[in-house]
Amino acid sequence: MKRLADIGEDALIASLVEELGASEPSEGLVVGPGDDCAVIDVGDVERWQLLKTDAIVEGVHYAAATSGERVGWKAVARVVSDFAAMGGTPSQLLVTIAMPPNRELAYVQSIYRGLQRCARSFGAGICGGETTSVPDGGCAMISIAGTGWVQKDQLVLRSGGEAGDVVFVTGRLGGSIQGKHLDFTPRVEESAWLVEHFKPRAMMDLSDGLAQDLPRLAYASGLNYRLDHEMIPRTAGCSVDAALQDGEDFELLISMPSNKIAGLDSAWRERFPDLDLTAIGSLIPGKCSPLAGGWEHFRSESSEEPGASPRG
Ligand SMILES: Nc1ncnc2c1ncn2[C@@H]1O[C@H](COP(=O)(O)OP(=O)(O)O)[C@@H](O)[C@H]1O
Ligand SMILES: Cc1ncc(C[n+]2csc(CCOP(=O)(O)OP(=O)(O)O)c2C)c(N)n1
Ligand SMILES: [Mg+2]
Repeated sequence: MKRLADIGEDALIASLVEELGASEPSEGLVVGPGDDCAVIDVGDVERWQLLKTDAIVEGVHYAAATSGERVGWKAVARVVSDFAAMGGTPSQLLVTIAMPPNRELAYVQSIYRGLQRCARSFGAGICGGETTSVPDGGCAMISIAGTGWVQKDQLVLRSGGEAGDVVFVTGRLGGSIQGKHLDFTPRVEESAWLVEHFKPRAMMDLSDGLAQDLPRLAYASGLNYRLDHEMIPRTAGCSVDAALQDGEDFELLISMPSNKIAGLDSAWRERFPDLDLTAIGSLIPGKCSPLAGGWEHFRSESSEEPGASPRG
């Protein structure tokens, strides 16, 4: 009998989403599973609504000894990063916490301080949630569901890339486990500036490592990619492999038409002097090739080739 570790996360989601595909499309659905957020037409003339849900689990996404404030920040920042990846901003958030009964009250309260600090920083509000338990000895879990907005003419999907586009990445990659995975700043301002001034064709945030996420963007766009490994901007002390595979960079991966990037470099440096924007390759015609490594929930070392079916 097949288990999740045999097929990995991508194949699991693909099989679940295939089942969904058989049902009637719901009213107002513009973009369903496969992108950083779902996109909904709620009748607003200028904007689409964005929907996202995302969970973090003790022992998987953060060590049990991590301060509650940092855990809370991370839980909200991950969702905010997904809104930014669509060219949008967060609005209302719902918080689900599942805690073992022996957890200290003060710890859970400190998670809430972190949640709120991050939500406020990005103009989002916490409008409710759900509180439940896991058995004593079980792992805590925090899940954030949220709504956001994007101007219709500023929506950027993973699937919009075209052959010849130049692929850029913000910031530096690798080594997030040293602390950045808890304290990162979602690239909301950068995304807003890009969609206003340079209109990316495709965009996503990097959570599972460039090795997983670049093939996903290319695959969603029906293309292959060329990657210049030497150009990948690395966190100090990180190897190219670490930059490709560590994951949780929460930077933006962007494809831009090559004839629209004149002036991007200097305008970016003027607007964001402390953050790199680096061209690392391009989108090219052809069948998307997987890259080895990166993060996949469930996948065991012994299972089939990593990244063999980039989901889109
Ligand atoms: N259990 C699920 N049922 C339906 N869709 C899912 C499920 N899990 C993930 N997805 C969809 O698959 C895509 C990839 O998920 P995920 O890797 O969590 O996205 P991200 O890296 O942007 O957080 C998303 O569009 C998400 O909505
Ligand atoms: C204790 C601990 N172990 C390992 C990691 C590294 N890690 C955990 S999940 C993950 C990938 C991103 O998580 P995922 O749930 O796949 O994010 P999504 O793609 O859904 O945004 C990484 C690199 C960590 N942050 N903490
Ligand atoms: Mg996920």
